[in-house]
Amino acid sequence: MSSPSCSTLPTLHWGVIGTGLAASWFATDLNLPRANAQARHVIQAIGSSSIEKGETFAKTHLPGVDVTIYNTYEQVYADTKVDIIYIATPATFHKKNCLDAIAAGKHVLCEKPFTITAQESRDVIAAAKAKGVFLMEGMKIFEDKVIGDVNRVLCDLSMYMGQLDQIRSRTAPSENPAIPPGIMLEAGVYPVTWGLLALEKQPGCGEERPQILAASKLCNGVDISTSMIMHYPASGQQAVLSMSMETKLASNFCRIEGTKGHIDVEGLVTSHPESFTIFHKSERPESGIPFAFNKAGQKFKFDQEGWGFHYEADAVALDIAAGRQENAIMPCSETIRVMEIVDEVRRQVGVRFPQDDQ
Ligand SMILES: NC(=O)C1=CN([C@@H]2O[C@H](COP(=O)(O)OP(=O)(O)OC[C@H]3O[C@@H](n4cnc5c(N)ncnc54)[C@H](OP(=O)(O)O)[C@@H]3O)[C@@H](O)[C@H]2O)C=CC1
Ligand SMILES: O=C1OC[C@@H](O)[C@H](O)[C@H]1O
Repeated sequence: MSSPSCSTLPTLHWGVIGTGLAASWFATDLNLPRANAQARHVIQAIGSSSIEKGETFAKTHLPGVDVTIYNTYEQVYADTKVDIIYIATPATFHKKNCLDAIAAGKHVLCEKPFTITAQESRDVIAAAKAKGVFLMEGMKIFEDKVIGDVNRVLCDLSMYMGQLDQIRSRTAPSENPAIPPGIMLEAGVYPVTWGLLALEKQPGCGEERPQILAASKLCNGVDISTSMIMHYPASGQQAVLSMSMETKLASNFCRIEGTKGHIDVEGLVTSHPESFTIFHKSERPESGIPFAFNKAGQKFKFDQEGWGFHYEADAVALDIAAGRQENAIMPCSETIRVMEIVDEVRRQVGVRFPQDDQ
């Protein structure tokens, strides 16, 4: 199928809020020349804490692009040329940023973790519904099932996080709300999503809710290392998930095990799978050995450019062009379901935030 010509593609004008790491990857990806783009993306405006920071961001990540720089986020929400806001601020601010953008009538794509609690997510989703705008959590991921019935998933997202020293030295989360509110929120949403995608036939569609078992290493009120199990009592399926700020994930960060073999998923981080290797179980045990080995694995590489934000942005553009308020693959109900699991893990390990009392 030939790709649609540029003039027939839906066009979205983006306002980007925050100029950190996620925003830099997003801007770079949306500016990539792509033969198979499904939409045209214009980064119309950048909202930053200072004009100088915004200009440096634009010069570095959007060279040659004519973009308006504002030194308040409110001016981006008020810009009539902007259709949609991409929120790339620390998670503590997502609820306010989303509500402000929605109140201004803008569509919203908000980075993971969507908010701090499931209740905050519900509040934001209700506001978007009432206003009639599109809303989606930025969650880039993939899935594949060619190994029979999936019965177990192992997934880790561990990163040496620069903020660990700040967490160690602060006395309360309110002291610096921009520091990630624990590894479960900052990273855990990915392993949880991998577990749900791999174990459930159609994630979130009336299937059994998994039991959650979790334990964490805490530091000054937040979890810096968390291990958890999502267990489905009826089928016995399990996701064994881990995340830590004190080590780095292995390159094969996810293993999906089925009745006929397993899949290793490899990549730099859980949000950026680069390849997967399928291992099929041998038909019969090796002679003299009472258990079966796997046959040699077959590796498949993803033919992808950039960080993958452009695929996410294309999906948003197609939804908005079709008049939809949600995305079918990453619906708001899935955001709430994952946030409820995160809430439950935090409850079990004893991490509480002021947002839990609001
Ligand atoms: N999908 C993905 O692959 C990734 C997602 N993320 C997610 O994106 C979000 C942002 O993370 P990341 O880009 O790493 O964060 P950074 O710290 O690199 O950047 C956050 C930006 O938010 C703005 N900001 C607003 N208020 C504050 C504040 N009080 N303190 C500090 N910065 C503030 C700043 O921009 P300014 O001063 O210009 O306003 C800052 O540059 C998080 O939710 C994170 O989980 C992060 C990395 C990758
Ligand atoms: O979302 C994420 O994925 C990639 C990581 O490098 C990043 O810090 C994390 O927040």
